[in-house]
Amino acid sequence: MKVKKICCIGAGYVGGPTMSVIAQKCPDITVTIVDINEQRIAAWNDSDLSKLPVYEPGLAGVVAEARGRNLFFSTDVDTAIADADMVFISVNTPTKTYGKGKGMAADLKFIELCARQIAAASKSDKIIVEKSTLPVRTAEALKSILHNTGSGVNFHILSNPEFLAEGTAIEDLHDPDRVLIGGENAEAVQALVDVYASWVPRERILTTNLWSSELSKLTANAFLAQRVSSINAISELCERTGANVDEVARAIGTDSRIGSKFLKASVGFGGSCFQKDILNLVYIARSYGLQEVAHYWEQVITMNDHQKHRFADNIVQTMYNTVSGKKISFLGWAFKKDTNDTRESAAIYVADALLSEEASIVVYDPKVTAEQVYADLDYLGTRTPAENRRLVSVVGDPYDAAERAHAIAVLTEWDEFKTYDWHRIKDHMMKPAFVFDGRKLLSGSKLDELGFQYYAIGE
Ligand SMILES: NC(=O)c1ccc[n+]([C@@H]2O[C@H](COP(=O)([O-])OP(=O)(O)OC[C@H]3O[C@@H](n4cnc5c(N)ncnc54)[C@H](O)[C@@H]3O)[C@@H](O)[C@H]2O)c1
Ligand SMILES: O=c1ccn([C@@H]2O[C@H](COP(=O)(O)OP(=O)(O)O[C@H]3O[C@H](CO)[C@@H](O)[C@H](O)[C@H]3O)[C@@H](O)[C@H]2O)c(=O)[nH]1
Repeated sequence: MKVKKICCIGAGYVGGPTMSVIAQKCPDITVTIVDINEQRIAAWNDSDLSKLPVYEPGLAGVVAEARGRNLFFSTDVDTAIADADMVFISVNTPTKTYGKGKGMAADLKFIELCARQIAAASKSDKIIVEKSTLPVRTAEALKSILHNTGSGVNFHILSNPEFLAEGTAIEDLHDPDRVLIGGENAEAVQALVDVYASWVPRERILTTNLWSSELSKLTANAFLAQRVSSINAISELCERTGANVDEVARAIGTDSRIGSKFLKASVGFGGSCFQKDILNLVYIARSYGLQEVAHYWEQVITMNDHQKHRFADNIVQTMYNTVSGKKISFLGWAFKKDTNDTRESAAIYVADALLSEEASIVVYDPKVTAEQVYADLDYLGTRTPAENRRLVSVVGDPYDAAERAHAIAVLTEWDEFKTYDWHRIKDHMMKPAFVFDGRKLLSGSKLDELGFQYYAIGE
């Protein structure tokens, strides 16, 4: 079976870039990305490519190449489903905020809504692809909803988790380490293999059973996050012993059994995936009565929370045990560089802790809007929106952020921070001028020379 029309439900950080690349690489397939969020779809259709709702290096070029040719963005979900022979589900699967599993389990209500809508809108047989990250055995629930419509339409369900990382999404999609496809029906699996084989070497397209594929996604994120928490645990020990965490990371990373990636100590991992997916893994393990397994993975989150708090505590302690009324300038708000995404960013939690100590905060991030910064703080509910706006300001120029600041905290590893005129920054700061580098991004020796009091994670 050859796929001619693809529909993707969900035009977010995954649906948008992933389907744009499929459209770019498979000009003979018509790809329609649909979403219920009208504003988002309008932004994807904006003729000004700088207004795309997702910032990713290289994405605008891919969209420019395919949009209007074989790539379309629409809010007409039913029509796109009815026309397609393959439907990707790429909607959000956040941590549940209510009921059983609150704070742990994945909230599958958006997935179920999609399944019901697919069931209602379909007039012909379809392959349904789970692109969202889902708990193992979700395909079973999907099957049950789709197979009980009584419409006589046949559905084959595949699991095809996405491994792209934000900030490098286009690179990751163009040249993935692997593409994973889980499924029971050989013809359906082959149809999706053929789509990816248009640009991905065949040996990098792995096929497994449905459950292995679903579970591999949670497992991959758990392993990656575990490495960050492991090196962050060592960073605290480095600070007490005179060891340097970058040197330790290099020393262990050259062991080919360990490998060098994902060993960068930081203020803590953020992003929409790691915490959510580990919590979900813990919840699943617990629901099978596997307490030790659950406890083991839960420590990854415990360590990450500790790292964020300890960074904020260290700022307070170093600044003579009080930041009340002091201006602390945040360089970076996004959860990593090269993205405008702030979901679960460590910056939010560090800011919250410092605001509780009555600090005032000025934020500069090259890609994050003031609106987003306030939305992130308001969402925590620690203080009123009015208070957040009184205590936090967001500026469009890093030098303005540094003006009369008592301290600078580096929260995101944006490359441009390294290129600033740090001499000029120091001149305009209060003295002593503190820098707390949560990313080990800046040159400590250079900043020391300039007269800063420089503190970095893991030194
Ligand atoms: N963000 C990442 O880097 C990443 C990477 C790999 C996997 N994932 C997984 O992919 C999934 C999507 O993540 P995301 O970051 O793209 O989320 P997102 O919130 O950016 O996008 C999801 C979109 O789905 C839309 N939506 C929800 N219900 C809908 C419905 N019934 N009909 C139409 N549209 C609907 C929302 O309006 C939203 O625009 C999640 O399961 C996530 O865990 C994310
Ligand atoms: O050595 C490291 C590597 C990462 N991080 C932090 O960890 C977080 C996550 O980074 P990264 O994994 O690069 O970005 P994500 O976009 O969250 O991507 C992860 O989550 C996605 C969603 O599931 C998966 O698809 C990707 O494979 C997986 O890397 C960020 O805050 C990083 O700053 C560190 O602190 N140190």
